[in-house]
Amino acid sequence: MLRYVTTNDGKVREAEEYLGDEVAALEYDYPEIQADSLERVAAHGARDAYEHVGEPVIVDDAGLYIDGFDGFPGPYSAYVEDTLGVERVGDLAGREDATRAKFRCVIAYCDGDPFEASPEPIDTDDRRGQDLAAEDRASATTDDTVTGEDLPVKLFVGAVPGRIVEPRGTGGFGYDPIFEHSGRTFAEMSADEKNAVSHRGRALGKFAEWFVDR
Ligand SMILES: O=c1[nH]c(=O)c2ncn([C@@H]3O[C@H](COP(=O)(O)OP(=O)(O)OP(=O)(O)O)[C@@H](O)[C@H]3O)c2[nH]1
Repeated sequence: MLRYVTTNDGKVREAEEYLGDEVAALEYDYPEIQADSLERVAAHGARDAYEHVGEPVIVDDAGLYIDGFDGFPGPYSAYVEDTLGVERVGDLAGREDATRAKFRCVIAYCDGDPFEASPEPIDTDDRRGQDLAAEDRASATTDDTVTGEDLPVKLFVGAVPGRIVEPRGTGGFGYDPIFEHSGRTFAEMSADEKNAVSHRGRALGKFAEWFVDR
């Protein structure tokens, strides 16, 4: 059984809408390394989770990138949500007229088996199932190697552009009330509607396509 490893119920609801019975949520708080890319955090988490669970896993690392703040909070989105809070991030962005933003999501899959190397070029905004092992090894720090750099990980990236607005809506989670896409905030959308356009929906879509064909 494929395990979606997370401590975030909001992510689980969206993944269940998308993947249905293919996946079972597993609450395990894998160690999140301090890194400036979601790819590195997700890959490290997937390796650790696979070693912990012993079954194929996906982990999902996501973040909000505000263009006018050079991508802040990015990989630190959860920390900033817990410290500053979503409304203050929204206030800051509004006050400084830094409202253009995007969400990014990286799904990392690990089942302990090696993958065929992908012939597709790496595009940092839209990597499709790249085998991270070589790249990761090249830039590995000591911390990156703790859970075994040899376990290959596949990455699936999704991104969605939007605008930071005053909070609206009660659905979703995290920054959803302040993230507007096509006239509605993510918190004003159902899980289905959000999945159809969201960073997570796009990443899950790429993963699902690869997973059924592999
Ligand atoms: O409004 C949002 N809509 C989204 O679709 C979304 N996806 C992620 N986030 C936020 O970005 C951080 C992720 O942190 P994150 O990937 O480390 O996850 P997490 O710590 O919540 O759970 P886990 O999966 O690591 O256990 C957290 O602040 C989330 O609230 C979102 N906010």
